[in-house]
Amino acid sequence: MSTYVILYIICVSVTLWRYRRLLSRRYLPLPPGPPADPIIGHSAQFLKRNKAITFISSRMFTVHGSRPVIHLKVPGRTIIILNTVEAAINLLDKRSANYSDRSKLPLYDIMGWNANLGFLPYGKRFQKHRRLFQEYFSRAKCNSYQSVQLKQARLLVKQLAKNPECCSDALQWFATSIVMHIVYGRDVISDDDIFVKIVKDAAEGFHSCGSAGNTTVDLLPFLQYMPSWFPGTYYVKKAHSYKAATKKVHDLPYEIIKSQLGDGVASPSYLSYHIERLYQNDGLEVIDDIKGSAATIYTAGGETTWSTLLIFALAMVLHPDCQREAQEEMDRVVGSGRLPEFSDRPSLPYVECLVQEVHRWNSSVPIGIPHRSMEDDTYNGMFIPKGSIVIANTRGISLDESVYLEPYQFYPSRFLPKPQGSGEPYITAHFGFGRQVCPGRYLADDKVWIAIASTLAMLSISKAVGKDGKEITPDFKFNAHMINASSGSRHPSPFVCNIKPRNEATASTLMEPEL
Ligand code: HEM
Repeated sequence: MSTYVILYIICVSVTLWRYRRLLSRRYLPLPPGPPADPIIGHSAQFLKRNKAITFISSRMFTVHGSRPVIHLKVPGRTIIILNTVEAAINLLDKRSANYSDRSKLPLYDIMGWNANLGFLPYGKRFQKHRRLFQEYFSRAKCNSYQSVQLKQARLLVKQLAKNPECCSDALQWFATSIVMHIVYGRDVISDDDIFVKIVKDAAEGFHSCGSAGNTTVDLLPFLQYMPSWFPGTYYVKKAHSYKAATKKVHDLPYEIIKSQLGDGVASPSYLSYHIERLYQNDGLEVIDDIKGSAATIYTAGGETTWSTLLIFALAMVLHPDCQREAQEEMDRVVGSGRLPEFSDRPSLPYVECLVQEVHRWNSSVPIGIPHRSMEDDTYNGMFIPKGSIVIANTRGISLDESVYLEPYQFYPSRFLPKPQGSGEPYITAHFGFGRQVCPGRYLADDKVWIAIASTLAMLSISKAVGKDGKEITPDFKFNAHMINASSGSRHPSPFVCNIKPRNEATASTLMEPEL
């Protein structure tokens, strides 16, 4: 054999040896998936907001319920859906180094949301934003925000009692007022407050620029550079129209609070805390990052809290027996002379189960925010290509029949230890996974708990009665708002109910001015 042939064989062998892992990966199959159109894949399901969420969260789970991991195709991308908590933990938590990226969203960049943590690709800037959040929303720090939440929860029950048929506005007000206080140090008394107005105007862009991650511009990014008459540029134009509102929500609060700090009159807040550190550390943090992360909090934390509380109200209308049981516990533990405090929480196990069941029964963020894989990977003999969109199917996970008996039922006792309950585990997926787990989860957990506990203590929520004298059972429908590629928060469609003080004692407590 000539030397050339020997050299040739050595080179080929070395190359094959070096690429053996890659080759073997590439020959592994993708996770299974439902039948797809040969050209557009599953795109039809993704172009409409509600459709995408329903498709992924429920239909996909029941059709492929026995499959922990499945895949969907839309042109140019692979979508991996994780249907069990085990698969989500194994990939998003344990291999977080590979699954902590996000997809690029050109429309959000155009609007000016490029310093929003929820949309940041993995890297130094992402880590910096995580630090900004973690410093201010650690478990220990969140304890110091409990007094304002307690105060707002007491105002909430008063507001709910004043609007016996519709709880939505009062719940939204509760969620917004806490964000305003914590982020901007502002005690807002009406929707006319300039800060409330600018955050709402900017957040409107999230709901008006199509199904994020799945518009024509996401599929064909060059469209963002085309003139407005060019076909397929509708959402580009829309996104441009929100630029001014987004800029305002970044700049105005920063300028106002910076000047208040200068005058020595700023209240403690997320923004003032980070602006002060900026001076102390001689510009260590970049101003745009501070502005961006503060602006993110309303969009990430306001609507999710409001939706969760609306889901609670709907559950109470539909399940008076659970409401009664929680109220009996409340009366036993807290009594009738006062409202619940955070320190009562460990002594109220059924109320805790009810709160956890609200998250499990209908999560307000049913498919989380999609992650993105940074390298090719394999899992249980399946291939997950680099650049896949990876979705933890929170709703699917919460309906997993191998974990939750009769998962569609609202049944708080499922979490109680046997024999009172079924000893099922709390859901944890509703706050996401890995390095992108919700950084506001301790705050969210506190405010949802205190709002629910205070409402249960003071009020009863039941079906409204129509003009014909018959009870009105709310439709079980949900509306969705997209947050990020195929993901979003959702909330029950408007429904009427009947809210009233539980008894004479609570009615007179509600009249007390210092409540
Ligand atoms: C009931 C209320 C809430 C729910 C159900 C919720 C749920 C979630 C979920 C599922 C994610 C995606 C996690 C992942 O990608 O794996 C997320 C991300 C996020 N949440 Fe929350 N959240 C809530 C409240 C809040 C609050 C109050 C704040 C602000 C203080 C907040 C700030 C954020 C931010 C900034 C992100 C993006 C994190 C990142 O990409 O690294 N959330 N949330």
